[in-house]
Amino acid sequence: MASSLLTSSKLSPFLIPSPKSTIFLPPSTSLRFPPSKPPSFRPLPSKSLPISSSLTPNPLSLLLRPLYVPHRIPDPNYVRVFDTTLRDGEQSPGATLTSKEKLDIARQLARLGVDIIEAGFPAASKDDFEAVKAIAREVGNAVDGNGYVPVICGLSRCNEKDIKAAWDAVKYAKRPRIHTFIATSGIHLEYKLRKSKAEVLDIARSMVRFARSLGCNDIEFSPEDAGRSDREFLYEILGEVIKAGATTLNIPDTVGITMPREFGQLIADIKANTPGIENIVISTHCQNDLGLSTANTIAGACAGARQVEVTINGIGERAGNASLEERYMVTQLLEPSPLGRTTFPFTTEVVMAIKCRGEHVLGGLYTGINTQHIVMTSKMVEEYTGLHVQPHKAIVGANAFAHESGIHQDGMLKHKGTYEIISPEDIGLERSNEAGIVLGKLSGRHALRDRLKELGYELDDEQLINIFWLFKAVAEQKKRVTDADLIALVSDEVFQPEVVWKLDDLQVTCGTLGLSTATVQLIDASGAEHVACSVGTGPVDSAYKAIDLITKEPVTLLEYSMNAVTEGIDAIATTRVLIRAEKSHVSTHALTGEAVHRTFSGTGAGMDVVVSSVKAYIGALNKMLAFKEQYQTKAPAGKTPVSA
Ligand SMILES: CC(=O)SCCNC(=O)CCNC(=O)[C@H](O)C(C)(C)COP(=O)(O)OP(=O)(O)OC[C@H]1O[C@@H](n2cnc3c(N)ncnc32)[C@H](O)[C@@H]1OP(=O)(O)O
Ligand SMILES: CC(C)C(=O)C(=O)O
Ligand SMILES: [Mg+2]
Repeated sequence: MASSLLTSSKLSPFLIPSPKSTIFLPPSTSLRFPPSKPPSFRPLPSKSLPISSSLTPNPLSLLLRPLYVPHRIPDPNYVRVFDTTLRDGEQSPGATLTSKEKLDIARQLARLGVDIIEAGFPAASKDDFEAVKAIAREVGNAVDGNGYVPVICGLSRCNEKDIKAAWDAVKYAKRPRIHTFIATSGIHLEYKLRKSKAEVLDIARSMVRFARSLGCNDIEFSPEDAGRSDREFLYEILGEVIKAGATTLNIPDTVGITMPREFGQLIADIKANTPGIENIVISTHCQNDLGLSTANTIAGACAGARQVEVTINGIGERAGNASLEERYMVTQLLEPSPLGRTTFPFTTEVVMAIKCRGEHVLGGLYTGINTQHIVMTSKMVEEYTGLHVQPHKAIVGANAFAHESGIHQDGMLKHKGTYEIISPEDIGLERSNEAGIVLGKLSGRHALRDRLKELGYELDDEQLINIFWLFKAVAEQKKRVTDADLIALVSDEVFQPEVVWKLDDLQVTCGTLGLSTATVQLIDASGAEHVACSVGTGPVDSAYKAIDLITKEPVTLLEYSMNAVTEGIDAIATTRVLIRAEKSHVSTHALTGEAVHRTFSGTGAGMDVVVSSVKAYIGALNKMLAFKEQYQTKAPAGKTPVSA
């Protein structure tokens, strides 16, 4: 199906008619293919949506989403997104959420347009029961302008108490769902449940019936650890729960052990061998123990699953197995939180994979997610759980749309499709600069010129080359060169007066063991070298005194200030000095009659504070000397220019 604008008369009969005459058919991507297929951009909706009790109408919900019928999806290409951030996600060690936080996240998930929100495990605690109930009452009833409202789901073991609690919490929603599960693998039956297959089969069947008997017509059943379960037993138990009234069958790879092809085959086999399967929706639930959860989920969808269970930021059960411990610890050292590894498929990865490749390689699959809310949702979950997303994480990581090497930056400046397959606007990301360029030691001249232009500096080629090497020198010592760094470098290099004296070399010794001593070598306008040495009260004072010995221009230092323009140990320091010649040029103020002395300022920038200070001093001296020369050659006899 083409990603194009069609009139509503051409719509699939499964789609609810749009109030407007045009509609984006799925997938409405801003895919970046070569220029023959230019990216399409749509305006971003308003940013920073307030967290309020009323839901913002989701403009895409009506356009993309087929009518909700629990056991059947009218459009065979539509994939339901079941978000379990608030249930499996909350099982991440350390990710406990308060009821208010859960409610906030649920509201945001509704803005994102997920089809089902698994809000919690109501039997687990009174708090979780109340949180699920509150979500069901509010989010589960906030039907948006297009008729969209998420299904609110609660998880329960296969026992009456859990199922009753789940129902009592979710029943307030317009579309309530009970999700019940029981393990089916040999290892779980033998060691955990200590039950036979026949017993488990009987429990599953009777508990699904029980859930139906409560008045719930939307029942999801999961054979826990399906990835390691005996196939024949799976077909049998799934067939039985369908007969008992299950409307969605979720196939969990609970320990994340399957390979994508294997998981796809599992779904295909279930589809081919389970009696009555054509009357229900098949779902995937893939843990990430081998880092394959997203791949497995997509493989499952390709094999016929039409619901995908995912979480925001990939949070979920467990801390991982032994072989991953090492990586876990390293990540902990580098990052503020242990989410270096994810445990679940990222909602965003699965959704964006379907959005980007659904039409071309996934047989036309699409979802109803309004991807422009992705960034906001990710940030909210990060904030509330305290589990930080690693910078290099796909889609939502801080570096996902950043480009640091010169060749990439050059490509991005020429055409964004050269290095980006997704437009950041599509996920609601506003970049500080158009092409996502991060200046660093691998950047080239194109990127530097472009950034300087954005900052308002139009440099000629020679200036650019000078700045470029200075920039490289800074970048070699800093992780990132910021705008403030650049501005400091430009002012230092470009806005200097005509050079009379130039710093060639500087050596200082200072500390508590003796007097501060500086040796300075300056070059004069003719290129001759001059060296002097002096002691002083500190490294800057001794360097300034050494300079005075060379220039023989006695001055008074009126002001000296230093700022770290950027943060951290590798910050650039800018120094500003204000000097006055001892035999200063004086004039009389026209109004006050006071003597006005001409002063001269200079600035210097650099990561070495003494070098930065010396550059500032020499800059001020050069201004003073230039002024002196101008005055001596141009001032009419008997007149002194007014000082400033
Ligand atoms: C793969 C998953 O993500 S499964 C979901 C995991 N989520 C949770 O566990 C939610 C938080 N859990 C809890 O708060 C608690 O475990 C509770 C309240 C659910 C249960 O607490 P307790 O009653 O004290 O039981 P406990 O957790 O110690 O043990 C689990 C019991 O349930 C049984 N059980 C486990 N799964 C199931 C199931 N799907 N259906 C029925 N019984 C089950 C176990 O065999 C064990 O029974 P036993 O006491 O007869 O040996
Ligand atoms: C409860 C089930 C679906 C689960 O989370 C799992 O098996 O991983
Ligand atoms: Mg799970």
